[in-house]
Amino acid sequence: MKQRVLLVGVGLIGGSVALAIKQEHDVTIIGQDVNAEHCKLAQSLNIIDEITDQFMEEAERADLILLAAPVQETEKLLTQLEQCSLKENVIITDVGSTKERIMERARVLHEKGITFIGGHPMAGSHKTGAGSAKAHLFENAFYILTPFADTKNEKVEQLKEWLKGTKARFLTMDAMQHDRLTGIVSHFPHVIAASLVRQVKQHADRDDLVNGLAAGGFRDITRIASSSPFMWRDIITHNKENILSFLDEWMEEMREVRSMVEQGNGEQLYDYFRGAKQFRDTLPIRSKGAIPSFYDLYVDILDRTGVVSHITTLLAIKNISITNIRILETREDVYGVLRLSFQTEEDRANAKLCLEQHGYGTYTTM
Ligand SMILES: NC(=O)C1=CN([C@@H]2O[C@H](COP(=O)(O)OP(=O)(O)OC[C@H]3O[C@@H](n4cnc5c(N)ncnc54)[C@H](O)[C@@H]3O)[C@@H](O)[C@H]2O)C=CC1
Ligand SMILES: O=C(O)C(=O)Cc1ccc(O)cc1
Repeated sequence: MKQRVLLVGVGLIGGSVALAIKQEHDVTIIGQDVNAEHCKLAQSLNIIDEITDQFMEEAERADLILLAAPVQETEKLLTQLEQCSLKENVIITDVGSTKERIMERARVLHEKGITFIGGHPMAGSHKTGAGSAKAHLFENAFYILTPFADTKNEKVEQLKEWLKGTKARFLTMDAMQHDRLTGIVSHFPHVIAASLVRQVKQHADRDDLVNGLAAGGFRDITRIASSSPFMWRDIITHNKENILSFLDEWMEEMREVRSMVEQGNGEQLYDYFRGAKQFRDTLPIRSKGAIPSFYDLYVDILDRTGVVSHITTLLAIKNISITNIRILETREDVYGVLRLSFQTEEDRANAKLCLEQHGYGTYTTM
């Protein structure tokens, strides 16, 4: 019998993950949504195979439960799941943009021995609905997983196997780090984008020319203000403490800018823009996600023949998975530098220890 995947919240992200799952697994996907029309559309697009309005009943038959509603709804769904007699080996995951509140709510299930692993594919768009879903939406994007500290690695690997068709780059971290990082690079910019648009609107109300002139750069930096207000209300509510702290930092920064402008200090203004440009120009271009790089470890290799396989074998024995491996540099053709990339800081630390115990020289920056 085919495995059953219950998708709750049949929208842009849920639909895209469902399509990616279908690419790699022969499964039955059952969709459930507060809006029945969303399920009908998704079924007509072959994103889901069946529709249900019996969330709890279907949850009890599911092998994988994917919660893809706005984050405050996801909390309610987790509470409902506490009442279900779920399959022993079911994996529950979500796609929500915040993780701390969701992991707190999922703790009851975790303590009952049910596997819940938080998930956040770090790509998307300002569009909503399954009509815009794409199997390749997350290709090469970061996909953050937030297991509980004592969740078995085997379960995390099972979830990655389910999600393999996303072709995303998985990163594991705890919920607190997740909310801080995504808060600064993704959530807070939405507040700023919305505020810029609202400020321009006030001017547009007074002068008809504003609308026509607000093109180009203004549209670029405010694209994300066209995202779903339901979704962003929930995200900002969940990530309240981080957002408050970023707002304080921002207001302080604006006070400094105000003073530079007031004083007409050209040199300071130049430095301000130059500093921003310098950092922005270093940001990765092709990566879809907002989180920087993997955890890299550099290893001196004395003799390339056989040494790479020796290193990978040592790490495989210790169950440390390498995300990427590359010989960066050969020095006088005698020794070189191998760059190993890991998905977590813990993997990098374990790899460093293991390789140093076997006599390799390692360092974390080049
Ligand atoms: N839009 C984006 O770019 C990204 C969004 N996310 C997260 O993905 C989740 C879904 O967002 P989207 O797919 O963009 O939104 P969407 O609006 O396209 O889809 C959400 C769906 O959930 C349904 N829904 C709402 N409450 C529900 C409930 N209680 N039970 C069942 N269905 C319910 C809605 O009717 C809708 O069909 C959110 O938690 C968001 O934070 C994550 C990464 C990127
Ligand atoms: O379209 C954009 O630039 C986004 O900001 C998409 C996005 C929205 C929410 C997330 O949690 C992750 C990515």
